[in-house]
Amino acid sequence: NTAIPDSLTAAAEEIEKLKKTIHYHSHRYYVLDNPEISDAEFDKLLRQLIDLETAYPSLITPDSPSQRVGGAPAGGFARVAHLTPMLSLGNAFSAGELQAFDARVRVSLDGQAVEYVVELKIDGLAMNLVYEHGRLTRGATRGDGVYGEDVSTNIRTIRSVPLVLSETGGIPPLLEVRGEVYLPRREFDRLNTLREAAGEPLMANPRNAAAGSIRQLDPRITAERALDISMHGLGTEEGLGVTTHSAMLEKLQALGFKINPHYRTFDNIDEVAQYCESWAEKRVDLPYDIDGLVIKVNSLAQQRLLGSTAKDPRWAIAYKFPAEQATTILEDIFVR
Ligand SMILES: NC(=O)c1cnc(OC2CCCC2)nc1N
Repeated sequence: NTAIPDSLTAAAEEIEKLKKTIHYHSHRYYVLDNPEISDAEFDKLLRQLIDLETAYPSLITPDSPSQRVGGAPAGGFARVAHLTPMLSLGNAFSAGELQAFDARVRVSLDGQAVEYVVELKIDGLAMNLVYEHGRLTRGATRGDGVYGEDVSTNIRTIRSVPLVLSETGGIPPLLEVRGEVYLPRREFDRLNTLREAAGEPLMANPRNAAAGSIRQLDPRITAERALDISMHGLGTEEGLGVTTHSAMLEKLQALGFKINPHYRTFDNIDEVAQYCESWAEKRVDLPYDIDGLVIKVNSLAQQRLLGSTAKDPRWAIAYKFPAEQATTILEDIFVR
């Protein structure tokens, strides 16, 4: 029973205030995992917003929190060109291969000092988001790296995707930013339990489940899946003003994005290798799957100097854990 103002301007004011408040609390809950208000209070705010927008539909905007729950099913996904193509990653399977990567980097940089940033390699699907003047205007899958599928309506249902960037970050006019969409394992198990009860085929693994959820034509189905996202890279940007990858992660966090907290910087490859190895066992305690770690030259200037081959950057490499081959194959056979 929301009080509906009788003038459009009064309603617009109310709606703007509610949107700002709801974006703030949504960020606290889904990105910082540190809510200030109860779920009931949050739902009440969202209900008020939806009541006002229902009374004044002309005031509904794509970045309204009410758009999180997904609209009518899409007919298909448009093909879109990424502003900057998305690269893939070469792999290293041992400390020795990391040393070889390090040697190549240092030769190409003529012996300059090099710092690496190491991130967990979340096992999900790559996603490309575009923000114009701080508003989310597009979400696209990686596709072939040059063209992807426009899955914007589904992306808006992911609560940890900010629809509007926060002022504290100093908003760049244009920001293309990449991350990994993933399904936390507890949610994956919950969904498979429901499927089992309904006699439907089970999903093979969280990565496939995340990809399937993002490619749903009906965003209301995507909205029912507790997908999450963690940001890890840049495409085209104007005015972000950072010179290292680690500073970029901090800036994205200030803008309201979710960043995986387990990234570290090292100035030598031996400590990088130790850190990677330490996660081979530790990863079982994570609430999501990782299939390795990603090592990146921290300096953006050095990244530019090193450049890329046709598809892989020379400034980054994935350190992959040996796949649990047996279980992976058996798991696929049994759940197919
Ligand atoms: N799955 C991940 O968590 C992840 C994937 N990729 C990258 O960076 C690549 C992207 C293109 C060059 C470096 N970082 C990550 N954290």
